[in-house]
Amino acid sequence: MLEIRNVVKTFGRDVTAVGGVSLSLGCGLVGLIGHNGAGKTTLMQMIATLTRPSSGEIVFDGVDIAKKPGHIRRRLGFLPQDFGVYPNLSALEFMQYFAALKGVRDPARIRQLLELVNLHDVAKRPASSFSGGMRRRLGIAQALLGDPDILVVDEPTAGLDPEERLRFRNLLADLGYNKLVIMSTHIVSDVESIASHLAIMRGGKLLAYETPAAMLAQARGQVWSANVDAAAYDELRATVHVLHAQRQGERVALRIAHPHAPFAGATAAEPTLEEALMAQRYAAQELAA
Ligand SMILES: Nc1ncnc2c1ncn2[C@@H]1O[C@H](COP(=O)(O)OP(=O)(O)OP(=O)(O)O)[C@@H](O)[C@H]1O
Repeated sequence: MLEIRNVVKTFGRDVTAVGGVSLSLGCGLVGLIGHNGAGKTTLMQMIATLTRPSSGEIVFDGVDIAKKPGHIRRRLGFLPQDFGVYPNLSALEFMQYFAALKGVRDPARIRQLLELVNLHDVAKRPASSFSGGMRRRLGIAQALLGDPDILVVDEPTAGLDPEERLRFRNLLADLGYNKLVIMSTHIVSDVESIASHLAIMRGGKLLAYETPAAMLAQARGQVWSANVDAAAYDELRATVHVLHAQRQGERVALRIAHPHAPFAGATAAEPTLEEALMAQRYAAQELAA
């Protein structure tokens, strides 16, 4: 559906926000993971045709979107990171406004979408009185107005409380069944249970594009657990990558990233996805050193 071919985006002479990313995406939810400044927003803005690649191309259903932006715009919904609501409009009026902008004439569609995001009961309340999660859900409803095939959401869970986070995650997971949903985050747990694929970005580069299961499989044998005394822990800290340390009186329970058993007494542990990504990152750093 969407082909990203060696896409580069530079700002001025010194900043390379995206440095040659290639990806081929179909239906499903893609979790775009990376720290601040990794290039996630810039990549998403290029997909949404808000900015153009400096080189490379993004092809949607066979059409280069830089040459014909209208082709993807008609079939893409976008929820930007800094999505704001108009203070004087109710959720319903807000949707009516966006429906008019997008040429969506069916009032039933607005009702349907407000129900989908569970805002139908508060549709007449001013959107400015909504919580962060409710605003974000209204943002998704507006992004879905044209019944898009691609939904791009930039850091939608930032600042949400755990319950809102969960509700939002489930909503996106459902949408990923028959659309391409690209969701950026720097929090792995936001996407680990719902993403069909994870795209890991760092410094404008794509480090990996895998299913969560494949990432976990690759990290097996690289994450270790151990229980050591406090003095040994102080020494170990300087020599191995400690992923997690929990003091238990005089002892410390550790999780360590290491390509093989770091010392006698360490046992191979089942990695979490977060640990898998950290182990992968340390391995890449060591290869580069
Ligand atoms: N308009 C711009 N002009 C100059 N530099 C920019 C511009 N937009 C982004 N950058 C730089 O490009 C790099 C990638 O930024 P981008 O916002 O794409 O990262 P990100 O992964 O989305 O980070 P965040 O999670 O903080 O939004 C950063 O170093 C950023 O400062």
